[in-house]
Amino acid sequence: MRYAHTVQAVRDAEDALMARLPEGVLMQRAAAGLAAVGAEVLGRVYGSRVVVLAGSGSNGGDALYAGARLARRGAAVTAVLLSPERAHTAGLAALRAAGGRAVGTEDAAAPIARAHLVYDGIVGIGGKGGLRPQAADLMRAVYDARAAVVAVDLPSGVDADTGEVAGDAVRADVTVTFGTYKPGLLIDPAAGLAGALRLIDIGLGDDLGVPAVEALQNADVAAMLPRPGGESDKYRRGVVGIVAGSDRYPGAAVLAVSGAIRGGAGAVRYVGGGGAAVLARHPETLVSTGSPHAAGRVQAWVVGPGLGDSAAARTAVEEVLASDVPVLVDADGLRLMSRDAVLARNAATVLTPHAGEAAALLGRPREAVEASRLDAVRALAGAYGATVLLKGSTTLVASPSALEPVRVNPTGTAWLATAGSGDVLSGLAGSLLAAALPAADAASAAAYLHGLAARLTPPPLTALDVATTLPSAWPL
Ligand SMILES: NC(=O)C1=CN([C@@H]2O[C@H](COP(=O)(O)OP(=O)(O)OC[C@H]3O[C@@H](n4cnc5c(N)ncnc54)[C@H](OP(=O)(O)O)[C@@H]3O)[C@@H](O)[C@H]2O)[C@@H](O)CC1
Ligand SMILES: [K+]
Repeated sequence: MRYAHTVQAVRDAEDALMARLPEGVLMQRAAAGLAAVGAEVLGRVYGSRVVVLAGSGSNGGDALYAGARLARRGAAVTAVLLSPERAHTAGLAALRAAGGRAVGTEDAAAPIARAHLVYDGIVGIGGKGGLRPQAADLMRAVYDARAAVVAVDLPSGVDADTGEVAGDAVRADVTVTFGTYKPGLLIDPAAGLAGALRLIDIGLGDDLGVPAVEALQNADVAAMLPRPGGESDKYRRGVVGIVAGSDRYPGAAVLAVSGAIRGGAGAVRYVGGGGAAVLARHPETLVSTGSPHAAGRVQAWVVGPGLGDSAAARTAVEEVLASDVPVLVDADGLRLMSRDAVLARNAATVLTPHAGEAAALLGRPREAVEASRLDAVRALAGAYGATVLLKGSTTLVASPSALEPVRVNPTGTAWLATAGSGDVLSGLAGSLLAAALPAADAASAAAYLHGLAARLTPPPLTALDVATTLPSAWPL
């Protein structure tokens, strides 16, 4: 698992650790990591030209010390001080002692134009709001110069705790972050500005509390997924029921079933008007029409993709929500469900909106959801007492309890923004629910496998390609 902690958690851990260590040790650990990554990006340090953009806080201090380390190895290092009278005194002295020089912003154009590498040490976890105009101007000059940008701890101007970006922010090629990831490095829009992430261990480990955000890695997913044993039969492996598609949208039925069949459940029941299309593609499906209740035993339901908004569709959503097994509600189901029905449930509920659907449920504009994804997913999970998977550029999964870390999916790809891919995801997640995974595990493992399958599929991909590739994404 990769963990991200809030600024407050980092500050608390730092205080606890600093009380046990001599002054300046943490900053030297940070600077050493920063210099090592800078050297890697440069390839050859000796003879290279490096610019350090240094704000007045410790973020600038880290960058100045890293610049000093590269200057000692033969780089020509120029620090651009955003507030010369408030620059980090010891860092600046170290840079000068190593042969580097410092200028004010009025003299920044020439060194920036010739730089191979620029450290963004403008602001780190102490930042508020977007870049100030002076810093934003400097960054425009950096992009024109095409130097590689290494952000110190965070791309300056992004919100460390939320991933929100209010105004201008640095666009980095690499971000070197210290002690732990910050939520903003993993969640869009900020994550999209961070480039490649490098975590430098500065020893905060044991002092960091519960993470705010976490991202599954391959071994986590492998440990969660169901594996049939000698005693398995289809009911022990889990039967998932899919209420999706209609005479008008049989494709959604096929896609949801395709995802479900590759999710490890022992069997898939399909209920609805798309049965003929489903059987043509997946003859192993148990197909029926009429009431979900009459379809036979299931261990989890998926309801909603391509359901339309007929009275029968509404009744089907109500029936499924009234059941005592886990239920995943997607697409049309999200419009047809009542909040009270979700709140009244005893078994787990998983809602899988994209930003537009989340916006409708929350009564916010879509852009507000996209700009504040972490807040939106937490608010929905709280309001519905449900596990919520918010799809998008960084898919998030929040549990109903605000104490649980929000999971961010690391495997997404923009190619997944294609018709029907959400139907495959719902089927897959439903299948994992039927196999008795806890709701947050089912949702986040499904997002992980779905994203990985999309990455393994040659583009341009279709939703059905993703379903077909799922077995290759399944960890061994
Ligand atoms: N925690 C740890 O374990 C360790 C932390 N370490 C490092 O310390 C960093 C935190 O340092 P920090 O607390 O000094 O704050 P920091 O990010 O430099 O910002 C404060 C300055 O920014 C300014 N400023 C604010 N907003 C701005 C904006 N929008 N645009 C422009 N400027 C803005 C603000 O100016 P003011 O408002 O005062 O005018 C103030 O001067 C952390 O990210 C990491 O790099 C490492 O050394 C290793 C151990
Ligand atoms: K920074």
